[in-house]
Amino acid sequence: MIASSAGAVSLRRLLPAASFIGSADIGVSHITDRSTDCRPGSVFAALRGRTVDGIDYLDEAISNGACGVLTDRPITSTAVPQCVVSNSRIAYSEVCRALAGRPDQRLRVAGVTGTDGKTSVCSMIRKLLESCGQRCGQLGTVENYDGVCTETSTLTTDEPPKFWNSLSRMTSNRTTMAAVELSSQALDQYRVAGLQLDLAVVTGVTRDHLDYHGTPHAYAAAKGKIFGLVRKGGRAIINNDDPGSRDLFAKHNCGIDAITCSLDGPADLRATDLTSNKTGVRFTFQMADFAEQIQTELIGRHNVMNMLLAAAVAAEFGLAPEQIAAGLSKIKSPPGRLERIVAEPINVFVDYAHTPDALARVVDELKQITQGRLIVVFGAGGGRDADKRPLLGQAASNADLAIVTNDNPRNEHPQTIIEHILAGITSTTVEVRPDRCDAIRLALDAAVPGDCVLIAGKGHETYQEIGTRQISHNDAAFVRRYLSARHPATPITACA
Ligand SMILES: CC(=O)N[C@H]1[C@@H](OP(=O)(O)OP(=O)(O)OC[C@H]2O[C@@H](n3ccc(=O)[nH]c3=O)[C@H](O)[C@@H]2O)O[C@H](CO)[C@@H](O)[C@@H]1O[C@H](C)C(=O)N[C@@H](C)C(=O)N[C@H](CCC(=O)O)C(=O)O
Ligand SMILES: Nc1ncnc2c1ncn2[C@@H]1O[C@H](COP(=O)(O)OP(=O)(O)OP(=O)(O)O)[C@@H](O)[C@H]1O
Repeated sequence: MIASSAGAVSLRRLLPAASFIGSADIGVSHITDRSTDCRPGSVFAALRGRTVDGIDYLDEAISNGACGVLTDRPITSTAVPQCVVSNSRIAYSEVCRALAGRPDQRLRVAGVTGTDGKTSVCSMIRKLLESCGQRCGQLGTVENYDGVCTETSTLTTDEPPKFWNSLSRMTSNRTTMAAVELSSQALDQYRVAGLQLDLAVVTGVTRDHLDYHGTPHAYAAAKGKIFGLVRKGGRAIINNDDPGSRDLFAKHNCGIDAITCSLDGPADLRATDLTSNKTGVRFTFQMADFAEQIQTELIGRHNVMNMLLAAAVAAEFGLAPEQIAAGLSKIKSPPGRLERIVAEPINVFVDYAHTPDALARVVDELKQITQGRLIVVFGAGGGRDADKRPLLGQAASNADLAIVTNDNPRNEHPQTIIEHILAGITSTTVEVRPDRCDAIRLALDAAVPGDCVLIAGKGHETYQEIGTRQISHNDAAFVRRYLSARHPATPITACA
């Protein structure tokens, strides 16, 4: 729900194309799409859902006090005033934006979309800006930061009331910049309609969420909507090494210019002479005439690309290349993104790779810097895109030992998910341990000095969804607990 502190907003003025039934105008000071959240004076936004239709809850909304309805078709069975629009989701976000005082007009906003890398890039943008004393809000999967307070997130991109309230709090906290993750579902559902972006960043477009979008084409079309949010004079920032990103920009760019980033070829921002080793990556950061060598503790070429994308945003937001280079070398991984839990004598990483492309990349990167064997522990979520499960199995096949386990089985039978994954494993030695703690124990016990253990899929998450229950579990915390209890005399010490 969202309530205005600045008085009622006229829907007739805000939505000039709308038609009205039962009243010449509706004044809104509080709007919600949840019938249960309505209170005296609320306007109820009746949204068509995938499971139910909001209109079916109008009576409940009215009995809770709703005195107007925002709808995409006239409703014959009600006496409350109606505001009829062509797309109630777009109108709902625009009303929430107005009630929040159009905070995007007082912020420089970078929106980040892509199959993988949204959280990493937003976190890097914030860290780069903070390294120069700037305050930057951040909204996304792991946390929402309004410039002063951090709260744990529930969605990657919140629904309109919460999204617009968060931006509004940033402006109240004198934050002038924001990095926001935009999921394909949110773009498809117009959760941020009306948002004016200065920069639209695309990290990469591969495969995910086909359970929701149905086809790769529909998935890409949803992501492509990000360019339609860019304000006049704004730009796109593109991972030029990724065919999916280039294609997305070519098809949906809405006439805006792009800043390109590349590790492999010509681009506006480049990382050249890249070498990976056990402690991180070294590369030369190039931007126009500026070039400087960077040593980062982050692992993987994908993280170097994430840094370039974040650097491009920081440059557009006013940082000098020298400031960006200094900030880049200090960046640490966000929680659960190739986070190193143990460094010696085995390496243990926790990573959020849960798409086939991300898992294949991470396995490949770690393989290159591991002297001994690479052991990977992973599973796949239930109730989501089942077709990606064998692809995850295939992605892990480059490891020396794959331990297949539960991720979030949700309401599916865990064994069925495991069978789907196993069908894709083409080589490597495989073990199955449905219990995630058992699987991690097996990996840590099997590892000898020089080996690397990758625990993939859950990253920062603090619970597993098994059936309808949420069971407390965090991969990194479990590794630390197990190693400290296992052999008190062992030289294996978890990183702080
Ligand atoms: C699959 C999906 O995205 N669903 C979103 C969608 O729900 P829906 O279409 O099924 O809505 P519905 O439940 O049928 O209800 C329709 C309308 O009736 C209303 N209603 C319903 C019941 C009732 O008693 N009273 C009532 O008023 C609902 O509030 C809603 O407005 O529209 C709803 C209203 O906007 C969203 O809350 C809901 O997101 C839910 C919370 C969700 O879990 N979404 C996930 C999948 C998601 O968006 N994830 C992405 C990406 C994550 C990633 O990158 O991995 C994210 O951005 O987090
Ligand atoms: N640029 C990238 N290209 C490919 N894979 C990446 C990239 N950046 C990160 N990854 C992989 O994807 C995983 C998730 O990263 P991150 O959380 O930044 O992505 P995300 O898009 O925010 O994911 P989600 O939307 O599911 O929260 C990482 O742990 C890593 O394995």
